[in-house]
Amino acid sequence: MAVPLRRLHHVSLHVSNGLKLAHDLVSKYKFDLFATRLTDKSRQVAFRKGTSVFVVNEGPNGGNGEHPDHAPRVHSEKHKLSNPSCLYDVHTHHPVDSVSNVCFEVEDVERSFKVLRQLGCNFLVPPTTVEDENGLVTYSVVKSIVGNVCHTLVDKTKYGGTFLPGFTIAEKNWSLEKEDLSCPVTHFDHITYASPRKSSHQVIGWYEKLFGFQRFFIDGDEDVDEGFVVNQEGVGLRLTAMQYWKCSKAGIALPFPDVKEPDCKFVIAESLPHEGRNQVDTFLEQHRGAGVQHVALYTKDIVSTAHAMAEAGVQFFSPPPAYYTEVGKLQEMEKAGLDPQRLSEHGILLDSDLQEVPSYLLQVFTKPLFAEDTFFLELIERRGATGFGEGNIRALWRSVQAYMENERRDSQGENVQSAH
Ligand SMILES: O=C(O)C(=O)Cc1ccc(O)cc1
Ligand SMILES: [Fe+2]
Repeated sequence: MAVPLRRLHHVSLHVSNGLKLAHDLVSKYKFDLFATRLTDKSRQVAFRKGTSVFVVNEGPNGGNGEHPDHAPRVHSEKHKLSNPSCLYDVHTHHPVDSVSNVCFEVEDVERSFKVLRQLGCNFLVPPTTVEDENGLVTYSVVKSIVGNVCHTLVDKTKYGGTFLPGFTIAEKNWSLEKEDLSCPVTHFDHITYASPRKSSHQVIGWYEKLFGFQRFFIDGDEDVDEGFVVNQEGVGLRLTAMQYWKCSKAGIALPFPDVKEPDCKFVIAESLPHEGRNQVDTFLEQHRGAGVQHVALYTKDIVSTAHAMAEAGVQFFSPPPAYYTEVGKLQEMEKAGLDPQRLSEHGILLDSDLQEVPSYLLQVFTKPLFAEDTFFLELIERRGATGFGEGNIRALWRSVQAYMENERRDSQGENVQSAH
């Protein structure tokens, strides 16, 4: 039996310059800094927007900070020594900035540990209990089969605090906080892994076996073995997707036992053998291996969110301007009640499924957040659409190819403007 996940708790990043990322998350991406854990040698800072939470861990080696006196009590039953410099996580000593941990809430960490170990799972931290005045949590950390990705499993059922023991909550009355209407991001919609060729089945198998994920088809015509293949017009991409359902008690889904609510979806992206560079191969090269390529933030209003973020300095990928004037596209936009001008301003892509009840998928992708061409964010608004849009994927891929080609020309002095 697999271990059921209650829900996604947070996503953590390990970066060498935490201040820069903190600044960007707050001022550009409109996240709120709400909890911090500072020791003399390490810094862990949590940011949130709706229910989506990022934890930024700073330091190339994460620091090996001594445990200061005011720190929470950490007990590990299996190992006397714990590593409090990076609580609820591990340092994988990855050579570049990376999104390396997707933390899930589970019902019972001890039991999960036993089950997962029997299934052959590799644990980096055994069940460990941390407590403060608001109660206790137990967590452990498993190594995923994907690159440097780890999963912290945390049981918060005996904890009444705002985040996690050891973190200090920022002084702000959160209950009085008004919803930011210009940027209504509510949750993580999906997480996309960049993975080497022919690895997707193994990845899906691993998540099915250990956590009860289920494959779902991105497209009606998708082949079980091949996945969803986009292989035309210079695009060479293979996608497979999987999901799990939010659970309350072990195995029982919320809000009613017979109504399952899927949580954050996972997409695995492979490149197809193809001439020239592409987004997935570039990621694998610059990230030095597989990992989290992007995280999609669900928004109730993508136009307004992209606008607010762009005003604050976020750069988005834009498809070629012709995308917005193609006859079919224009009609689609009008049918959906969208203003092509507003969409084109920020490079927002639209995919429509014009069934009896039409559904629409709107997406836009940011430029990479770190120094390398690796991790980026996506904004996604779903109007009835549950999957991913082939048209959007093609348009995105082409705009990224154009960007990479332009960067290459810049670096080689081939662009006219860079000759001066
Ligand atoms: O469409 C989406 O949001 C995806 O997540 C699919 C995807 C995956 C990898 C890419 O490089 C581009 C698109
Ligand atoms: Fe995506």
